[in-house]
Amino acid sequence: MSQQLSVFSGDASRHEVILQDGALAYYPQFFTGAVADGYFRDLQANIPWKQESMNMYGKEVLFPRLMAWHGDAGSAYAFSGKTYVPNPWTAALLAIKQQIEPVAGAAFNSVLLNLYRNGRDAMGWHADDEPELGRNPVIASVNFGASRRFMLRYKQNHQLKYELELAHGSLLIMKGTLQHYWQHQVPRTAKPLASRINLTFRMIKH
Ligand SMILES: O=C(O)CCC(=O)C(=O)O
Ligand SMILES: [Fe+2]
Repeated sequence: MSQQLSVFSGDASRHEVILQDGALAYYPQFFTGAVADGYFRDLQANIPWKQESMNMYGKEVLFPRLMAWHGDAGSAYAFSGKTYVPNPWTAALLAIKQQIEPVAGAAFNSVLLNLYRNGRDAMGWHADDEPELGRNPVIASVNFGASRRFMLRYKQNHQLKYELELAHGSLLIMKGTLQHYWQHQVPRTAKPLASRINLTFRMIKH
């Protein structure tokens, strides 16, 4: 641990983390509790959640979570060997996008949604480094529901790590060269956890 610098702004509303070869900005309470509760309920009810599968060594393997993909028509996304055509924006997704874009300093044309039904649902180590995201993408991650551990490790030295707990109503901005040099995961846990919804807003380039 050690080779990173964390800088809190005076009011602790923004936590900047400067990592070796990458950067994060964390806003623990970007949305107030009541607003976040409303978005959680809205997304849980109105998103067409599906358990997708991926082909692994010739076998179809279910992802351990539910997923959905929304965005501008034309922002199709190739991911784990499949192409996902986006569902249209919902009112809630557009409202969230409009609030985070000025803070992220970036525009987004799509969002990947993940619903972790309980502690057994998870996402393994990966980087969001698909070519259509371009070089040094800004990715804005919004969190509703149960807090989960978000772990990062340096690709070339797994001893170099960073971890934070993504809370209800929080916003995490991943930027700079982070996706090139670091991987991240949301590990499964035996703890009995309630469900959690994560949204990662992205700009798909063509
Ligand atoms: O659920 C999270 O916090 C991480 C989601 C993620 O890494 C992704 O969608 O690529
Ligand atoms: Fe990711």
